Amino acid sequence: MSATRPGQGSPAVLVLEDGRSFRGRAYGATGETFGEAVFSTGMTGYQETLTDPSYHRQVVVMTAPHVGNTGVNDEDAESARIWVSGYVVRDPARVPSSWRATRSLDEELRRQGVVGISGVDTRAITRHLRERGAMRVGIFSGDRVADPEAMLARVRVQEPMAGADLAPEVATGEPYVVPAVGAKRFTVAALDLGIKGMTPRRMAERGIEVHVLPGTASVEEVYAVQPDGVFLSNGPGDPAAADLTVVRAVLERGTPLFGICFGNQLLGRALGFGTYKLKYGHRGINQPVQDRATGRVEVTAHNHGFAVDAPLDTVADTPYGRAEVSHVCLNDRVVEGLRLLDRPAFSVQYHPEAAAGPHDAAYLFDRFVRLMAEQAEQAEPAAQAEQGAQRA
Ligand SMILES: NC(=O)CC[C@H](N)C(=O)O
Repeated sequence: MSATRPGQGSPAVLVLEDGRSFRGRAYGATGETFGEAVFSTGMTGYQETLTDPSYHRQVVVMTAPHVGNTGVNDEDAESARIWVSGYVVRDPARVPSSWRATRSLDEELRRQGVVGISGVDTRAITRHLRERGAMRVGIFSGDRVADPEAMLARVRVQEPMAGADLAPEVATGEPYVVPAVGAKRFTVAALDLGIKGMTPRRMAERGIEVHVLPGTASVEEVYAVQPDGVFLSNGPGDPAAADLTVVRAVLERGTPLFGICFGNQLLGRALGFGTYKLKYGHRGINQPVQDRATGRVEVTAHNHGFAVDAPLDTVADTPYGRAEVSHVCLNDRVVEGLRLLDRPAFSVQYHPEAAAGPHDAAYLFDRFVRLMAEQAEQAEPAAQAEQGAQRA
């Protein structure tokens, strides 16, 4: 049992970079932490949020008022650790209740040294961020609580999110393989820029053997696994800071390509579109996105602070042929997907793997499989013709 019950911790202060501050109680570890203040509207799935590497260097404010009800279990983590740099909740659960829980959220945050704050008006913080935009923040508790000016000064010297190259800080150092479930149909090289655990699983259950490679892998390392397709994962930081060599090489060769979130931004940049920072981003599991080809609306999981700047209503000419915006967010018309018309490549800004979130967009993994199948069909007659020519 914990020494202090959640909500009973020592005094804590949350200080935003524009000087607004909120007083509450220490939650999770006691100390100080910094990051970009963002809010998530997911009512469930906090364990997946906490362990999503895309949240590296972000302090996440939960708009759901009551957090921790189902504790923490050994199955729902999306990576081996918590990545958020700080956690802000209004009313932490005092007694977690789920047959799957093995510990409380408060204990888990402390075990992993994640500084949080509770007992603050998370609606007021969210409204402030919506009006003023995402900004740097600090949480101070225990002996780190100081006079307001000193705390604010500490917040204002932190690195901003714009320009941050963070994928190398979260990605795997060593390649690993997630085997296909059942008969293997395809091999995919997945660049880990901060990949969530569910993503290779969604591919594996479709007969894909997934070779997860460090995000810094070279073109040679990617092609050494003889991939039928290349996957670009989600990940933290500013896409403008990321290297595009592999993405360009894959487009050049015409290997089927699928990207998610950070991967969508990298595809966009490789096509020559810009990326920009949204005022406060999309984070939650209830965002309406329209597939413009079918008109169908999906309710989807999001976690992005940047977006691609591509024309919504015209087909664009890019160095890799024609490209169009395939999906759009119905809340704010932000670009949520890209598709190339002359090459087998597409991407989405949101999370078809869900975890947490609805499964409306799972069809995108099937689309990737179809692209690889079509490519293999096209390659086959060509290979047979070549063999025939060699025999003659
Ligand atoms: N989940 C992601 O891949 C996030 C991508 C990028 N870091 C952003 O904030 O927009």
